Amino acid sequence: MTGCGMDIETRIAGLDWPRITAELDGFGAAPLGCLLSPAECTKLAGLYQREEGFRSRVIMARHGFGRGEYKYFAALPPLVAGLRAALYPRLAPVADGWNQWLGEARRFPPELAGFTAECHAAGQAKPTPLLLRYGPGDYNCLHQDLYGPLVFPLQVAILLSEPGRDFSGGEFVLTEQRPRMQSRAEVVPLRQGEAVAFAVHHRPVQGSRGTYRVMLRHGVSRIRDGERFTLGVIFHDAA
Ligand SMILES: O=C(O)CCC(=O)C(=O)O
Ligand SMILES: [Fe+2]
Repeated sequence: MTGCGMDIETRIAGLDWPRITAELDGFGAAPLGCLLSPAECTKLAGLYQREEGFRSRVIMARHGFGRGEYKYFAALPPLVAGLRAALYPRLAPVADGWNQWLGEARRFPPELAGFTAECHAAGQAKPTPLLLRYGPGDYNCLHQDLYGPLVFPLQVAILLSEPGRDFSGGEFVLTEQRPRMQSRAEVVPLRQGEAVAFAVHHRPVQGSRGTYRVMLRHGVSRIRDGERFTLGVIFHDAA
């Protein structure tokens, strides 16, 4: 059990990082467990209806992204900033490990502040964490959250609504496109407050003739009923 009552650092320190790391290395995605209490989820989802606090709003159907909408935070609420800062140092070693397997020299700063400074210096200065809202019939097409040349290769999504009670359908889906092979799909079941970490764009796979890249995309299947909110935590900022 991970407690949802403790401060964010303690909650994240209490997650099963050896298991999470092994699942990320093996599959490119891993459920993290519970990160937010029901009250915190309700409070975050409740921000969605407010006019202030966001830098932009995207109606997904207008861009062919699916159906539903999302808003990017302007300044991050302390809870979101705390999650982003506490998750990053746990995921940076995984990202470094992937680069090592791929023979890439790039290593990530150990703390988020260092990586954010790199993003800003490269002209990527807009915060990317977002709230998503889906109603009946809505869905999120398979996509990759890239916002410029600087990419942190892992991201986290937290489900803010309770399946079965608040909505039905609306599963978190990942697909993996392997070179010259058919694609593989994976569904990550989540309850309210639970998080999933996953690859933003690709991950290394060890083959018999060396390491190769598989492309990952994520999305959400059609919401059948009710309303579903998500908090998305992306670590690179946007151009
Ligand atoms: O609503 C979801 O579960 C997926 C959200 C998403 O695409 C993201 O967090 O990047
Ligand atoms: Fe996304």
